[in-house]
Amino acid sequence: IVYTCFEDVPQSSHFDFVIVGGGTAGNTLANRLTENPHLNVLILEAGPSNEGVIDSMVPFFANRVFPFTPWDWNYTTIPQEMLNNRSIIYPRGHILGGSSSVNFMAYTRGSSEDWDRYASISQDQDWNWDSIQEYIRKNEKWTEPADHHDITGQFDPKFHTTGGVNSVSLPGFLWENADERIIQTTKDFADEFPFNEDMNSGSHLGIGWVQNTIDGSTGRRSSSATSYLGPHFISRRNLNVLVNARATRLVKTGTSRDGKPEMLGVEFINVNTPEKSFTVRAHKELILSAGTINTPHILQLSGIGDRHLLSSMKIPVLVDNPSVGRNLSDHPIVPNIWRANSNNTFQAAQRNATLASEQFQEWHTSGKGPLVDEYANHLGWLRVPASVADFWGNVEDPAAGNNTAHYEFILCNGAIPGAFTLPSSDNYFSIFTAVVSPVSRGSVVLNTSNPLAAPLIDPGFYNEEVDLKVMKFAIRSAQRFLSGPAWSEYIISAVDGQGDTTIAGDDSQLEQYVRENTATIFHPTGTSSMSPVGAGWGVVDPDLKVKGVAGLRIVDLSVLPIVPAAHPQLAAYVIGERAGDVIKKALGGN
Ligand SMILES: Cc1cc2nc3c(=O)[nH]c(=O)nc-3n(C[C@H](O)[C@H](O)[C@H](O)COP(=O)(O)OP(=O)(O)OC[C@H]3O[C@@H](n4cnc5c(N)ncnc54)[C@H](O)[C@@H]3O)c2cc1C
Repeated sequence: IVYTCFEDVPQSSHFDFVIVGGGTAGNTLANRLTENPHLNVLILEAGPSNEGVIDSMVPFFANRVFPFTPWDWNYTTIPQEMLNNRSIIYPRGHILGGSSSVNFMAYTRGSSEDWDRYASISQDQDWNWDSIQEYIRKNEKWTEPADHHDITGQFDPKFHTTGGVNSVSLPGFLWENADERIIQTTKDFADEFPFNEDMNSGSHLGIGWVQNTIDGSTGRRSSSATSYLGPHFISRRNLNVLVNARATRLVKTGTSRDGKPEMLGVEFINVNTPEKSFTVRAHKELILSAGTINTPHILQLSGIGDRHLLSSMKIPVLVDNPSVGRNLSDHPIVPNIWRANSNNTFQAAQRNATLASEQFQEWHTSGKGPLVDEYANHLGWLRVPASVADFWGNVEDPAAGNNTAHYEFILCNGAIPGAFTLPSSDNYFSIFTAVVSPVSRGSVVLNTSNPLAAPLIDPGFYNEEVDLKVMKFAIRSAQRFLSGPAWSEYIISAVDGQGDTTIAGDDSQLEQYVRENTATIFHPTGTSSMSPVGAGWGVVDPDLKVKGVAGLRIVDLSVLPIVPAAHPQLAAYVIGERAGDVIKKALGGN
């Protein structure tokens, strides 16, 4: 049942679990817990319902659902020194389904080495690549692409399953003009840009077809709201969702036998009537699933964090833990755009209202056409080769291993409509480059003790100079990719940046281009990092229980100690699935 105000929730309800945040991981966990009809769960979600939000449903409209909409938390960062002091947008889903309702839908599992590194950091082998396979299988529901094209050679079926909950498919609309050139270049430059038939096998290096969290049978986004809270599940009487409910503080409800503060209560408001606050209590556990930005923010508001910070805000300290909100890692991204010799790019419909309306009608009536996909049909996962002398200087190679990427290509048949101001006549091709094993770290800290004020968000991009170096290497690499014979009649020239900045220029012009154009690819993690039991750092134990308190777990991407070299939504689903398993085992059930 989805409620829109607390007064409608039967006040006699006894909730075993209260989950703060109906996002990617939170909804996954709620689904798994409520498989047991004796467990009653309440999700508190600050955003509205996802029902009827067209911009969230249509994959090609992903760029409209944020920023600065009712479905985004509408955050910006503090000025980034290394980005010429620019503040950049920092979107997060503010809608049922959380960021899975607003993201770009790329479905990537990353490199097995990233997961093995999590197991080694947390000293818990249940987080390694082999162990998480069962959660990947529970999550993934493979579907045929919307256009039913022959997908032989575009993925390897042995790594996929149709038995899970969350739909995944290959692109359902092909752009031959670009797709064929990309694949041809993996043959022409097989050493530097090898083809990878399935980047979700655990060995992700190379260039291949992207898989997306899109249901090929409908051409619609699959989010944690449409899947784990889909009609089949939301009808469970023990699965309760309250939207418009924003948690402002966790409430201490007692002291555990071993003397820790027991945190089973949560204070929240209805976002439409914020003057009045409510409190609800979990009888078994309270779960924080508010995401990498809001989870540490709520902890700090509740007195769990760095005591110097909390005292400066006059917040009573319950647990002094300086790790809360620190260690943020995220992927910086740069758009690199070229003029293309083609009329068959995203720009065609962007400039022709009739064509755009026909495409929407096609999506609406048949679930087919160009709107069934996000913007890339291919991704590449690449490394700075060992042959590049002295690249890392005195910094240790930050990738999780030799089979893990340093940087990524996101290859798009045009400039993403609406994202860039460009001349009205040209057509484009773009390769976004991202640093996917970054060394830099940032933070999320309270700005004021007002729970409704945004925290200070600092992704710390390029604080470690080597990340900037990787980005420049990645852009030069994209230029080499497009120097292949397949592009000779196609790519006209690079689009310059502002002022004297350009990707086609010398090193200092390129560096300025990078500083002026770096954005986030929206992948922050690590602000409530897991660490071994008893470690002197970290926020949660490997079973996701918050250190120093009782009754509270964190189940979202903030627990990953390092951002994976991947688009991380699958990691959030895995965390939700694994938490369900761990909690059920702790309860002694199945
Ligand atoms: C624009 C964008 C594009 C992205 N593209 C991709 C992509 O293509 N592929 C990919 O793999 N990943 C992508 N990501 C990243 C990925 O979607 C997220 O990392 C992942 O979904 C995070 O899951 P989570 O469960 O940690 O948090 P979320 O899914 O963000 O869930 C947190 C939930 O908690 C709610 N909440 C927060 N504070 C409160 C509060 N005080 N009270 C109540 N509720 C609260 C939020 O509204 C939200 O619903 C993208 C993210 C964004 C924002």
